[in-house]
Amino acid sequence: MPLVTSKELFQKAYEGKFAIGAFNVNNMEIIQGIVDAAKAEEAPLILQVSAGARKYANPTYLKKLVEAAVEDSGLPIVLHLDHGESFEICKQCVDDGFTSVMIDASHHPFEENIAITKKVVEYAHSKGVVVEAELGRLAGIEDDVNVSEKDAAFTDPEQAAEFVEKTGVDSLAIAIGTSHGAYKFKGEPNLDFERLQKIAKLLPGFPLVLHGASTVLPEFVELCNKYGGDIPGAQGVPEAMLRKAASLGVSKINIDTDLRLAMTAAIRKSFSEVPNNFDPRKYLGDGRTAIKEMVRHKIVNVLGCNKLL
Ligand SMILES: O=C(CO)COP(=O)(O)O
Ligand SMILES: O=C[C@H](O)COP(=O)(O)O
Ligand SMILES: [Zn+2]
Ligand SMILES: [Zn+2]
Repeated sequence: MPLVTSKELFQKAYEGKFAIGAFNVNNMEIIQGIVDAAKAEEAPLILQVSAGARKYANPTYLKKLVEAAVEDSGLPIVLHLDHGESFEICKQCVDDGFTSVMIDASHHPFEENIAITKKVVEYAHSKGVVVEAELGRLAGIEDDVNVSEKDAAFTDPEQAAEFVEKTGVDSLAIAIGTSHGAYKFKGEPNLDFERLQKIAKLLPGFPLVLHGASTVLPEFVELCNKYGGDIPGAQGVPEAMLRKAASLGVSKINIDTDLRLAMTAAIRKSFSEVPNNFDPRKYLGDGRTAIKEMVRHKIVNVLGCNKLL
């Protein structure tokens, strides 16, 4: 099966009140771990590539690795550009065979975000590629943030509806309190579900996207720290909140940090337990297995997109 777009996957996810996992990929072991998990759980996949990943691995290598995953696994896989920051990088990826691109012009004023997104949508759609955009600011939100600051940063529901109508975009990343990385909340985790419900009500049937959706599972932070790491006070989005978001119209859930933590914990453990090993296949293999187990866990217990094939 060739690469697919997310159109039908999102429709199924929306109707079934579950979400499709979008996992960030940077090298062969990460791709293999994710794909092995999806195969075991019969789940469709979104493999997403950031600008940083393209810089690290080289765009050609990453593309070929994903092609190998598609050929070897036979799974429906979407190849998605994560946080494309300009029309040019989105165009490059469309021309390069990606089936989905994200234009993240959320740091521009509203009207400019609309204009840039619309330009990407027109080009991508003419080539059969779908587009995700972003509205609102995802930066870490402190607990003591006041209401007007929160209103300025979080996605405005009316604007979201206007944005989708004016751009023709296929999915929209919203800001409701999540943020990237391992330090998402200072105190109790808290997402603005009321806002999510308002957005979903104004955009019935339309797939929303949650970035910064890693849970930062304490056992993996503890494992990292036990084997020489130093990651104090890390905290993510509780799994119950992610399931709730999926039931309210979030059809794509982005996960990177949890993969990083799982792989790092496994490699640290391997170094510590087998100090005389210097064969990278041993510790990278352990890292790959850890990614596989993490993704299986996400698919079955958080996303609910297993047994779909
Ligand atoms: O949103 C993400 C990638 O776009 C990843 O979020 P996390 O840092 O929570 O894994
Ligand atoms: O959105 C952020 C993703 O986790 C990708 O991170 P990166 O830019 O370090 O590759
Ligand atoms: Zn953004
Ligand atoms: Zn993101």
